[in-house]
Amino acid sequence: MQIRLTVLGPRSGQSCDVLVTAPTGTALSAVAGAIAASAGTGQPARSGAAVALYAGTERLPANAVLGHPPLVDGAVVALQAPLGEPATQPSEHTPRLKVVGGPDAGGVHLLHGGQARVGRSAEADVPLDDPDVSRLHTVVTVDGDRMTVADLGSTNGTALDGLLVGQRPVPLHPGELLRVGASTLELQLPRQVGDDAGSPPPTGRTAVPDGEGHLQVAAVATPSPPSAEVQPAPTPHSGSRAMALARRLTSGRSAQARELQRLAEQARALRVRYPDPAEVLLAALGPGPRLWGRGAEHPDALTVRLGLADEPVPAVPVTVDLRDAGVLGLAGAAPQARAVARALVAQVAASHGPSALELVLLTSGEDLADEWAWLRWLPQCRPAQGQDCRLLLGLDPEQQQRRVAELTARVGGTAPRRPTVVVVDESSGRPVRGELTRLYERGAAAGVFVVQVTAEPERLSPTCGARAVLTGEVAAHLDVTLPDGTVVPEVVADGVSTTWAERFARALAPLREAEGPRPRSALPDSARLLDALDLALATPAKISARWAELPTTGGAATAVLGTAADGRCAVDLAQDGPHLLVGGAPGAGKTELLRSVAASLAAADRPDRLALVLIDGSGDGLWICTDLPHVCTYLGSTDPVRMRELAQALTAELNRREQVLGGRDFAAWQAERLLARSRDGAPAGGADGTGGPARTAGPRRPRPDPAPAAAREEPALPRLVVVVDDFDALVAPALGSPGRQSTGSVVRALDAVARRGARLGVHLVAATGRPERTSGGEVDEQAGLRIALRTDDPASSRLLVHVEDAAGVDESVPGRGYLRRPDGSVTPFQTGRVSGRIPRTATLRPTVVPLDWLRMGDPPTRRPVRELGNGPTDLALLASALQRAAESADALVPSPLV
Ligand SMILES: Nc1ncnc2c1ncn2[C@@H]1O[C@H](COP(=O)(O)OP(=O)(O)OP(=O)(O)O)[C@@H](O)[C@H]1O
Repeated sequence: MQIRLTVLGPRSGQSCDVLVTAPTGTALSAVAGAIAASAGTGQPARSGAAVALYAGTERLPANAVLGHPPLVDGAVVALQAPLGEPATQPSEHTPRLKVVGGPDAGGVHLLHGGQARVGRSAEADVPLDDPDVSRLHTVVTVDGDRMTVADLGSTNGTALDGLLVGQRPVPLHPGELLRVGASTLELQLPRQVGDDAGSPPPTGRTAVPDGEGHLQVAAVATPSPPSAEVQPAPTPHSGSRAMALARRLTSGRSAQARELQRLAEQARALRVRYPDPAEVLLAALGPGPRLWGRGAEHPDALTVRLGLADEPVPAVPVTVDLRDAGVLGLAGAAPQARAVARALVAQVAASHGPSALELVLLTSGEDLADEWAWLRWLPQCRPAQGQDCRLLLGLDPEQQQRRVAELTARVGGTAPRRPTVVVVDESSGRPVRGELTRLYERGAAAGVFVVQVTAEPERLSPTCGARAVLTGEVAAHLDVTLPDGTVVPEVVADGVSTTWAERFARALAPLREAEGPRPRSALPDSARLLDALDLALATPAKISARWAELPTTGGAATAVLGTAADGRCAVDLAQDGPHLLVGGAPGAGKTELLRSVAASLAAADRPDRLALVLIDGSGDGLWICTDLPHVCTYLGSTDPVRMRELAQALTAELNRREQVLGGRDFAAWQAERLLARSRDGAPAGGADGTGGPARTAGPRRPRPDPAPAAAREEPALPRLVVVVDDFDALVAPALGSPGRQSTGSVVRALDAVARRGARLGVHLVAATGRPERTSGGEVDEQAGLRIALRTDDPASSRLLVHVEDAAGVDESVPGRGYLRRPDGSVTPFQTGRVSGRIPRTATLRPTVVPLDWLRMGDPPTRRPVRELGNGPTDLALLASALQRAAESADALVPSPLV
């Protein structure tokens, strides 16, 4: 389990982000010391006892469980002192004042009774960073059920639904719009949230903790627009059309008033349909019914609201559909332009879940990076398509080039991908590196939409399908050019502060879309092979008893891979294979899976009935399996002479088997041999008639074959499994690799095994790190069983298992994979680990690592998983028990091929 926390040091202003990795169910006390040390307290990481940690104003108990609320992804913990003052709990009747438009929009202020002063001053109860607002501008008074508003002698005045308000209080009703400076406020009673326009009741959505640091949010049913949306309405971006309509009203004052009334109603419905920043925040905090409600099919997918226009009636939302625009250009002085860009990004992140949207940020300069740092909490910024980074960020030239290359690779591709919104912020004047023109010109066709932010309108790309240019002395208004060429002037822009954005994004950080009937969380993040084999106590007696129960026809070659959602995940090479191909990115867990396959095959049958040949195409990852008594031959990739010898020996073994079997199938031959032996009166415990009850283990040595004459004359013919790691390094050897000259002969021998092995009782289990290089070869073609562990891209996953899911596997879960069987079924599973030193009751040691947001766009460094203790590995324990079981069963160790 991994969660990201922000730790606030005891001195205010000092904070850092940390990544906490711990086994599920770990108590806070296990990492409290390390958390304190990471915040620079000078405290040694191990002394966790005296550390007081707070979530808000609540002190966290030492036994608080990591991964459960409040300790979920994105949480803030304060060291030694509570964070803020205890808040007065809102009752269900507490009204709230929302800032629904303007340069500092998005605020939601609870009105507990008495006076709430609105103004630019820090003393104001509702502070607004709006230059057109006076220090103390307006006062809203709550007296029981009665609410009033009065101007406080402001410079620019206060208006309520278009009518000026003086210093004498006037009644304020829910839904009325209060204009102060460039800001618009609205009073809301709790029961009203979502009431309008038939949207779901304000019950919020269930967010179920998964104990892994996340809250699962159930999917929204069908993306039907609220009923008000289907009325014929002035589209919000048709401000000028609506103006013309109003001008055409000639039939007297009452008709004109009625028409204006109708337009005002429609504007109100549109404000519900395209929510203001305050509603966006409430959707995230709830989580509310509108969160992640727009999928690809939704009529308003990727439609963003830029602000409010006052023609022909006040407060008509002006929106742009990014699918029409392709590139939306936003130009104007910082920080206003960035405040508007933040509001746009927050809207799409609130309305589209991570399965429907990917967000990428490209910008330069640390100041800008700080302004966008809130993005690090958004689930939509996490790479889910195999991108080589922890977050989809391009904050320096190298990261930018990587991100742009990943995005342009999609242009012209056919793979269906979730839509992507790319923010290119060049408002500091520093250009973003990479081939952006291609993206601007052709990105939309591949589902990549861009929001370009610049300081000057001239710097906007000519490909912008829509433009919004900040105007006016304090840059609070936008001149908007829509994709159809319509110009809407004087739009009061929606802007949000970085503080607002941080709060919004942290609320989203732990949320995940609950999956359907096959929840991914049903799979553990790690599994132990010995548990899956039911050999947690791997004693020789237990193994001997297991072997003694086997049928003696040389039948199964069962390899337990690990754990699937419904229990053990296993394959039978004899029935489902004959061969197994494993693929995955570096570090995905291929070598470990091959070790587990070798170990579980060995546990499944006696060494005289099942032999293993191990080949490392590069490195020596399989060497540690040579303690298994079933291993007759090991080959590394550095000795060209031995490689050629083994290639010849493998082919010779195939030929020998052809001869011995005399045209019969391996299983049929074994059955006949057994029959012959039982006619001779030999016991039926083992393939050579040497089975029977387990005896006390003796030294590991070949025993004289006591089989009767008929069987003794037959040559030994165990099932043979050839396990090959880094097969791609044999197919396409690196320049200068020592065994390069002999790899061709080994590959040809393996091809022969792939082609001829099925009938001869010879199987191949091969791992490839580059499926594109090995695809189409004999080994690939003949592999009926196929596994994709985490892949770098969807195409590799498709090559391996015909689905793209393996590209979405999180890097933090090595060994997670998808198994495809010959019948086309695909099963997710977690590889059972066998080379770990993981005692039955213990797991991985919890760690706390500082996170640097500027480096999250870099390729991640791969750290080996730390293990507990330095005792023997599970593999060593199993191998020793197998050796003793083989000796006590008098099972002959197979002879080496070379
Ligand atoms: N099933 C697993 N459970 C837990 N940890 C695992 C598992 N498989 C692999 N790992 C961890 O991931 C690391 C990488 O695994 P492994 O070497 O098997 O990957 P690989 O795909 O063979 O990588 P490469 O192609 O770079 O050799 C290992 O050091 C191990 O710590």
